[in-house]
Amino acid sequence: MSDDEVDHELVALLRAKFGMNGPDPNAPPETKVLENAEFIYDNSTDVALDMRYTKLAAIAVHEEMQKREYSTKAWAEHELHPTAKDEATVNLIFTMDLLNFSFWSDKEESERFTVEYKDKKWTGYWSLVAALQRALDEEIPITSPEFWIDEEKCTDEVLKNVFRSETGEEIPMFEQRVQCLREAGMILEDEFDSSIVTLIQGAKGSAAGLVNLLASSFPCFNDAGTFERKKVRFLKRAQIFVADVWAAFEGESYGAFNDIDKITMFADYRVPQMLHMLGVISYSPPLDSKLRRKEVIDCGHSWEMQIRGCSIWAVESLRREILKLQPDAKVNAILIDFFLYDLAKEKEKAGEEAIPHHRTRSIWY
Ligand SMILES: Nc1nc2c(c(CN[C@H]3C=C[C@H](O)[C@@H]3O)cn2[C@@H]2O[C@H](COP(=O)(O)O)[C@@H](O)[C@H]2O)c(=O)[nH]1
Repeated sequence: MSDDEVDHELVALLRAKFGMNGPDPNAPPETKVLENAEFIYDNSTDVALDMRYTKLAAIAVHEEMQKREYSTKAWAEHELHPTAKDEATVNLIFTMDLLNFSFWSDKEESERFTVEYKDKKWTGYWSLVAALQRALDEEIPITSPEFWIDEEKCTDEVLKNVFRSETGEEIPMFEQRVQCLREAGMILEDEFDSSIVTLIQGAKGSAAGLVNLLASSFPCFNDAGTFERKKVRFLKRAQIFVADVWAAFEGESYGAFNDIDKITMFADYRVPQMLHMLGVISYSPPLDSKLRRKEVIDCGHSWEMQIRGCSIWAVESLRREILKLQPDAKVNAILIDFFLYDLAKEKEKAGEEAIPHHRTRSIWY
């Protein structure tokens, strides 16, 4: 028996006898987001899942995704998303997902923060992408980590101009966005040679590993809360960064991950609205009326935890129902989520009535 086997034998004995369950260094990385979401779902009293509507929604969503041949290709088909599969696209996606939060406004549509680009007016998430693309067209290196920490070149005034609005309302949380850029620029310089590609390579092809690396290296990606005295992780912008890279590169090159299906739905404020519209999730009377009164729900409030956690679990339930319909369906939480976000925007544009999304102001989503 070689020395190596004796060690394993001994370790197995100690583990069995003393319940030693120290982290197994060879275990694949896990984010714990889905596990935490199930815990929230199991203990939620103000948000519920309706399995009948979930089964009906699975049929409708699956059918529509098949009809549209919805795949990672849809990502680059959006007119503002980059199509080149190169490092510049990686840097743009990182910058986007560093700042991909809190665009909601209670101003009239004509008065809310709006970016004009390519002769169109963009609001919400698209206002961010438009502002970044416009800056690049104006020769401002807004996707370069070295630029973010260059006090001379990247002044607050330069950034104010990057995010200039066509209306009287400026981009929500401008100061926090500047802080995210500066902090990420310093961390990237200190730990990743100011290179986002180096950061991605640090995860060695694991999507969950990259999510955990972002959450542990950058405080502004460490999106977590407490529910029933238990720490719960959502990691929404860390996960959507991995998903955007995976989709933009169609699972190749920088977007090649061996565990991409470990990524969950991104707990934002738009997709829960779509899940409610489909009847998949429903709210208790006090929470329902709070939403319809468009009142702010504080960051970290139990209602916010329940909406975010149950939405993640709802998309997982949808995914499982779709696989029951078609076991070989090429579908994961990312594609279902992307589809539901796009569908929500289509329905919003068509003026279809929906329950107001929840109003929590934070840098997490
Ligand atoms: N769960 C989820 N949340 C998403 C997106 C996206 C955009 N993803 C693009 C990439 C691929 C897809 O096909 C989309 O074209 C933005 N958001 C979040 O929504 C909020 C903005 O909402 P509104 O103000 O209405 O634009 C804000 O929290 C933002 O972080 C998504 O896909 N999933």
